Amino acid sequence: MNSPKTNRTAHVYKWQIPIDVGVALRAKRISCREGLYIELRSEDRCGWGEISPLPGFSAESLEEAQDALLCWTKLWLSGEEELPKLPSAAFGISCALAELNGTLPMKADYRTVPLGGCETEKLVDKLAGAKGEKTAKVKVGFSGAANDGITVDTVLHAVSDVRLRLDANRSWTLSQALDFAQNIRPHYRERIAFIEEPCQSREESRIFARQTGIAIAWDESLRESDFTFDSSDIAKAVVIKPTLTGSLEKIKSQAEAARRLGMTAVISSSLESSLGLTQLARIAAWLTPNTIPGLDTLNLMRYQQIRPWPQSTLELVPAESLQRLI
Ligand SMILES: O=C(O)CCC(=O)C1=CC=C[C@@H](O)[C@@H]1C(=O)O
Ligand SMILES: [Mg+2]
Repeated sequence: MNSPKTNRTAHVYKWQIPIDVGVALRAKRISCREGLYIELRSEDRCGWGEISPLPGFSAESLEEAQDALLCWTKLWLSGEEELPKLPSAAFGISCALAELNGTLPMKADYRTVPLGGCETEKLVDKLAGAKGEKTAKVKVGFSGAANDGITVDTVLHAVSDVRLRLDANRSWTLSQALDFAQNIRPHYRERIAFIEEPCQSREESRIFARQTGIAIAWDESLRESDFTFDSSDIAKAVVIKPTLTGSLEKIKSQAEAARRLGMTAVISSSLESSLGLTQLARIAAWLTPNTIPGLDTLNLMRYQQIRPWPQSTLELVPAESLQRLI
């Protein structure tokens, strides 16, 4: 059901949250996460969305997203609906519209895959003590490919029921990626659920997967204009980052394309605030119900905003404390 074109009101908020990105971001060291919220009201219904382009990953700047958002808001107030093109704006606005129209289900998947760096002792301690399904995401590509391979092998050996998602963010040449694999005993490799983007090019990553038997996943590739879902692709998974992708409709069509090909689709954070993260947990429960999403980024932030993540002890800042642009 679409909201009526009359009796519409809208607010736009601008915010900043201090953040310690740790290993989560590679080249871009930001100390403050910035973004916008849109709040739409029509009759007695309300919808919120987060628009927070991620520096170093989003093509658009916050200023560009803000211009697009303010322009769209004016049009919506006069009865228009068409979404802007910029991915972060299209995503946040489509979430707000979906909440307003009751089409974003409330059920959420608040499980997360703990995210960390490639440090053997820390990882083994954390995983050995974990209860239930033991999956962790480890960023590799910081300390030499062979070293990373040794660490991954040690963790897989020490914690016999762990499954790892790895992420190299295209930091290796094919030869470095093969050095990494060389240090992981072949019978442990099947417990690597996937490694995201091991090599600088997709073709090299495919060769890596064929030669090593290690599953690969597309993350950055998914957002490149020449990417297509292809049944002959060796990749086992795709990582969908909604803030970098666009509207809910586009996210849904990517998740469906992956499912049709038997690929795992993982909904993943672009370091959104708690408001955006809780919506991603709902999107994951809705579109990728059998896969734990990659949303372990809230604790990088100093506080939460507007909506809390269950069990988080971080302070919650209400909407009234934020800067309102309109
Ligand atoms: O996917 C996850 O489990 C958590 C989010 C995450 O790993 C990332 C978020 C944003 C930027 C990145 O460096 C990184 C990634 O590349 O996937
Ligand atoms: Mg990635």
